[in-house]
Amino acid sequence: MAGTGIFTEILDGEVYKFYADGEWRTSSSGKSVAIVNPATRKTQYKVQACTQEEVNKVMEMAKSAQKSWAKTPLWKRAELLHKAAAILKDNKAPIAESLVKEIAKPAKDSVTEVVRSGDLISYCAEEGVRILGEGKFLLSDSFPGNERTKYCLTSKIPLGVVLAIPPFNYPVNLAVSKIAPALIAGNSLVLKPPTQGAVSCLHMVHCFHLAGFPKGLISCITGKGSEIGDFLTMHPAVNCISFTGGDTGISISKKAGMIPLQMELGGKDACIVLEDADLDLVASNIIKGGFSYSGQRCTAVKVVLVMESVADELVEKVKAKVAKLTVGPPEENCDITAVVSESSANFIEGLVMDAKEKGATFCQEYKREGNLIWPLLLDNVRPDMRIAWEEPFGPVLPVLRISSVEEGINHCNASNFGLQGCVFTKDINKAMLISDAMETGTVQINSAPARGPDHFPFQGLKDSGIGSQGVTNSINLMTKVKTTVINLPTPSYSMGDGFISRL
Ligand SMILES: NC(=O)c1ccc[n+]([C@@H]2O[C@H](COP(=O)([O-])OP(=O)(O)OC[C@H]3O[C@@H](n4cnc5c(N)ncnc54)[C@H](O)[C@@H]3O)[C@@H](O)[C@H]2O)c1
Repeated sequence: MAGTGIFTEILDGEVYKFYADGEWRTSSSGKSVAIVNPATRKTQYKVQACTQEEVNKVMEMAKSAQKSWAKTPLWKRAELLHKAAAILKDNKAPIAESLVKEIAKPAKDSVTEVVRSGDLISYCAEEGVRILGEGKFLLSDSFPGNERTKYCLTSKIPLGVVLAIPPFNYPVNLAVSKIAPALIAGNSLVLKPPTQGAVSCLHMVHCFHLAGFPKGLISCITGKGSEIGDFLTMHPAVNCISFTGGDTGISISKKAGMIPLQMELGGKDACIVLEDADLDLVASNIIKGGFSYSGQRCTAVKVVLVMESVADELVEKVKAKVAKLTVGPPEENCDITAVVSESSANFIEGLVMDAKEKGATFCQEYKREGNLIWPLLLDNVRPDMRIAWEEPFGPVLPVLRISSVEEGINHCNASNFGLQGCVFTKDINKAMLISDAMETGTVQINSAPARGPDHFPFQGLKDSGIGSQGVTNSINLMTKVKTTVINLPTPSYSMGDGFISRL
């Protein structure tokens, strides 16, 4: 049960505490933020509404803890991360339970998220000891005009304080994908969890606490993004921001100072289907890609661009599979569960109604109860409909029929997003050319878009992001290169003759 057993100390009455200076604390604001269960629409949990003063203190502690952490041997940092990963996995049940209650993620997927997060932490620890344990050695005589009089040694040093802001849809996984690389690289970490997902994050942070990380190295500040968000992201103590979410990331990047930014933002992932595609494979990938976690995934298939000649057959196959999706409570592992909030459900409904007015074909009847929206496939969607371009973040999927591959690529490239895309064809040569032509960070051939496995590079072009994620890329992004140059009085060529006479 959330907030019980080893997690008792993170709860103060009915309000979860925030984490600072190695302790669980109650905010001096005396205020809390309610977390509404998307399925019941009732308050499920409460978290502290931290103040700007508390943010200042956390930043001070993070700065000073980082100094000694950077001097902690790499293998010890890795050891602590492995420990945290093990504690997290051992306690997957209460953490998964909070995911179910806070973000209505189906129970089995919630467990998967926690286990995957533990694996990510361990992988990061292993990768970190390797890539941070080696540097470069450069010789000056490879550049024209130079003798071999300079030896350049490069290594990677931490940035300082990393601010991590994950979104609601994978609050644990997308928090540890920032925390683990930051820590292994010798940084300290301040986490600002999303409101929906905050309690899951607090449980996860407690696993790091129990692993024995030094005081002040990790903090978790809760509160309204709109109240402490700007204060955090513009804080002078922050040396790097790793953010995953929607358009908020664009405004953060405009306000943040001269610091490295890792921004993983929205997407409108296109699924281009050619005439020769295996339509059964496409249909099952459209279901998995478009409707898993009710479409609330950055890499969900968000528009299908299918060649007219195979469109009828594909739509029929997808319709048959949509009919089999179960709809209901996350506790019962239903495929389709309530979307995260009422405003999100209203937004989705707005896109659906716009498509209806403009003549899209509804493959199912549109149905909504509270935040629960039944899965909906919209055929014959045209470019003048909002849903052709906007990210619904819900279980509704538009199908645009195309008469040429170029039309599909043009639609994909006209989007302001460029996260992922996918192409289905048996012709690998065509697939490669289409992949090259698509302006997205990743193209999947014959499979739905996906973020994992977590060590693969993951990045968005255009409004979908800055920088690249994935274990190795995140570690590198959270470090700086430092060089030391040894200057020799005379050129030194190894294995050269007469070195004694040059001494
Ligand atoms: N590209 C990716 O890797 C990826 C992965 C998952 C989700 N997403 C995107 O995330 C979006 C859905 O998530 P969301 O609704 O949680 O996004 P969001 O942008 O509303 O919120 C993201 C985070 O920002 C915080 N926040 C809000 N205002 C802030 C401010 N002024 N300053 C600092 N932080 C602030 C929120 O509390 C939350 O923690 C979708 O657009 C989805 O595509 C992208």
